[in-house]
Parts: sequence; C-alpha cells; structure tokens
Amino acid sequence: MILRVDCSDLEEKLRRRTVQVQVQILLCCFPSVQDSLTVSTKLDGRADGAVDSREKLLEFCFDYCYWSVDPAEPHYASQEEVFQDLGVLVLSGASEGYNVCLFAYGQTGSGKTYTMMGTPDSIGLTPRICQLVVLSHLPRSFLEIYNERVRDLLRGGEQKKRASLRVREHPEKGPYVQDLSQHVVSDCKQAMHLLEEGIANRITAATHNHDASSRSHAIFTIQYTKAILENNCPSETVSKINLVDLAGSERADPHYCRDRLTEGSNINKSLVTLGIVISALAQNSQMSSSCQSINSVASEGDGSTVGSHSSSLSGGGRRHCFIPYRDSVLTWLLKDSLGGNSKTIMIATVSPSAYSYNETLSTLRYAAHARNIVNKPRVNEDANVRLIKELREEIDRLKSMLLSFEMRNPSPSLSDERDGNLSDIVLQNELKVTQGRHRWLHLPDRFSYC
Ligand SMILES: Nc1ncnc2c1ncn2[C@@H]1O[C@H](COP(=O)(O)OP(=O)(O)OP(=O)(O)O)[C@@H](O)[C@H]1O
Repeated sequence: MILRVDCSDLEEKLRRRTVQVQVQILLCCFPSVQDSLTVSTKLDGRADGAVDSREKLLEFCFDYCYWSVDPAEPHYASQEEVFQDLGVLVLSGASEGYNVCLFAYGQTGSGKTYTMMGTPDSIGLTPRICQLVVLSHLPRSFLEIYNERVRDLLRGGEQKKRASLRVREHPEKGPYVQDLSQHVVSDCKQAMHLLEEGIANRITAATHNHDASSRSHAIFTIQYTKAILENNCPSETVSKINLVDLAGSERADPHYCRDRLTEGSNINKSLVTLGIVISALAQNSQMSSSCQSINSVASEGDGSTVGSHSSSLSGGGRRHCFIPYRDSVLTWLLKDSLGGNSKTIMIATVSPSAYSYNETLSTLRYAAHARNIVNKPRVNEDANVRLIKELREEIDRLKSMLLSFEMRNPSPSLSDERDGNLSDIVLQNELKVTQGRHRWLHLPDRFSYC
C-alpha cells in the first residue's frame, strides 16, 4: 500500500480553510518497515477569533509514503524514486512469473494520472515500465472503461475506436476482453508513441476540481513471457502486468450537464463496487487467517484437524462473503488482480488541502481496507514446460531408486527383472522429455529471450 500526496494549489485552498488538515508523513525507503501517516484535524477558529483546541488524530499504516509537493523540500519524492520502489517491484514480480497489478486510486485531481503516466517533463510509472520491457517484443494492449463499456484505446479508425467490446470469462485464464487489439513494439520510441496514442484517445473533461479530469478507468496491459533454456531444460513463464489509472471520484453536482452526470454516476458506481469488493475480500482474508490460527491452536491441543469443512465457512461457522466482482466491469476485469493470482500494489493519492479532508479520509480508509487483502499469487508456468520438469524429476527419482536397488542387490540375477522395469520407465520418460522439448522449441510463436 502506497500513499502519494499532491497539493497543486494548496496555499490558495488553505487561505479559505475552516478546518485545517495536517498530514505528517514519515518517509521510509525500506519496504519491511511500515510508514505511518497521521491525519490530524484541528478546528481552527481563527476566522471568528475563537480558538477551538479539539484535535482528533487518526493513524494509518502503509508500506511506503511519498511527499511530492515541492521539489525544493528535502523529503520530496520524485517520479524516479517512486519508480525505483514500485516499478522495479512490478518488473521483478513479472520476470519471476507472477501476474502483477499496480493501480492508482484517489480523489479527482490528486495525482493518479501524474503518478501512472506523468507529464512529458516528468514521466510516470507506465512509460518507465514500458521502456524497460521494450526489448522483449511483448504484446501490449490499452483499454478504457467508460460508462461501463470497454473501448480499445489503440484501435485504428474512428468507428472501431468508439465500438464497445465484450468482457468474457475463460474458465482458467479468468476475465478478458474479446477482440482487444494487441501491439508489439520494437523500440522505445514506438512504445512511447503507442502509449501517447492511447492516452490521447482517453476521455477527459473539465470538472470543478480538475480541468482535464480522466472520465474513464484506463488499463494498460503487458503480456510478459519469459522463455529460456536452463541446463538444456526449457523454462517458460507467462504473466501479465496490469497498470491501472482509475477515474477520480467526485460528488455529483446537479449543475453539470447530463453527460457529466451520467459519467459521474458510472464512475461512482464502479468505485463503490470496487470498495465493496475490497471490503469483502479483506473480511474474507481476515476470517481465513483467524480460522487458521483457531485451527492451529485446536490441532496443537488435541492433535485433530478442526474446521476442514466447506471452504465458505470460517472458524465459528461464519460464512465467507460473496464477492460481487461482476457488479461492475472494472471489478470484473480486475478480478484476479484484486482477489486472486496476482501481486497487487495500490497507490492511494491524496491532497492535503483542507477542502479535501473528507475525500482524503475516505481514500485512506479505502486503502487501509485494501491492505488487509491476502492474495495467493503463483508462478504462471507453461503447462508443457511444467510437464517436462515433472518428468525430469521423475527420471531423477527413478535413477536414484535404480542405483540404490543395485547397491543393495549386487547379484545380477536378483535385480535383473526390477532393473529392467525401472530402466524401461526411465527410457519412456526420457523419450517424452525429448519430444516435449522438441515441440516447445518449434512452437511457431516461441519467444526465445530472457
Ligand atoms: N506530484 C505532482 N507534482 C507536480 N504536479 C502534479 C503532481 N501531482 C499532480 N500534479 C498535477 O496536478 C494536476 C492533476 O493531477 P492528475 O491529472 O494526475 O490528477 P488525477 O488524480 O488523475 O485526476 P482525475 O481523477 O480527475 O483524472 C495535473 O496537472 C498534474 O500534472
């Protein structure tokens, strides 16, 4: 969980304040040490002369906190620093074969797009990640969810760009967008061009807080395939990097035109669903961990295993919550990233402006909830390669059995029959490995890079 603070026009807003919000951040670069954030509200009565000293302190814990308000400040966190902490985590996770998702959540105008995309002078996480994986010719796609419809941001032709695409669910691979275009680039320039094209196609509009507010959720995906030959044995992992820039939440203003109101209500609907999904997942994760500790205490006590019944029941008979992924397109597409096979990083962006106090608090609560979710990422190994590895392990096991059998029975007549059987199995397995390896090396779309 990461917190980033922006305050573009803080001074102007603070001049008009009635409530002062103090955001103190302890900067820390070590992921193992949790940063703590204290939000303190002081009712400041300077306007009418009365001083109210009531103060309420709320504390939140995150893995990293960044202060990026004034570059002149010693604690200022640059885009490069954020990339070194988070972008590198994304790349290392993907190269190990894990699905990785990084998404920015926060109030409108608080710096989500700045963090994820950046500006031409100060590029953000997505272009930095893109530039580093460019040599690998990895397919990438870019979509937006606007008014609960999915649009391809990289599809040529006006009509095709506007067409909405269907979301479907594969029994093993999970939700995906049908007919989404995939693009392979061969150098950094092409990669940046592709990204810029997608960003330019995104729908933005002026709102009260932000004159170029993103009105859609954008998901940039890189299919990360790593295929190498290790000790003459193929090794291949296929993972996915999802970089998500969410639309900003803002309270509905009846003075907005109809389009803006519809957009706003769809943005809020999907963000509310995201909140419900995060809360339900966090609750389930907490139930599972408390159930595990009850089980371990119980099994330590009487040696039996308790609670190994239905997976939807936790300790004390409480049911796991239903997760309404399909209530919004956003949560449906991020199903795996939120509660499944993915290493997920959430960046919460907040503004320390007095006006944003409620939004800041709600973002921090949202983020604190999300921090409780426990995902189960696993290395996504190619099925053929996994089979080859298993066969190799089996061969090694049989060979050592054969050896120990021969050592225990030096007389050839006794061991002949058993020897013959084991040797046959070893030979058959070696043949399967050779065939599998040959097939793997000659697949038409095989990428051979590290
Ligand atoms: N840390 C920062 N340093 C400099 N400028 C920033 C920073 N964070 C945000 N900004 C600037 O503030 C403005 C609003 O930021 P941004 O577009 O990232 O907000 P957002 O959260 O994506 O808003 P929305 O949800 O409405 O799209 C932009 O002009 C952006 O360049």
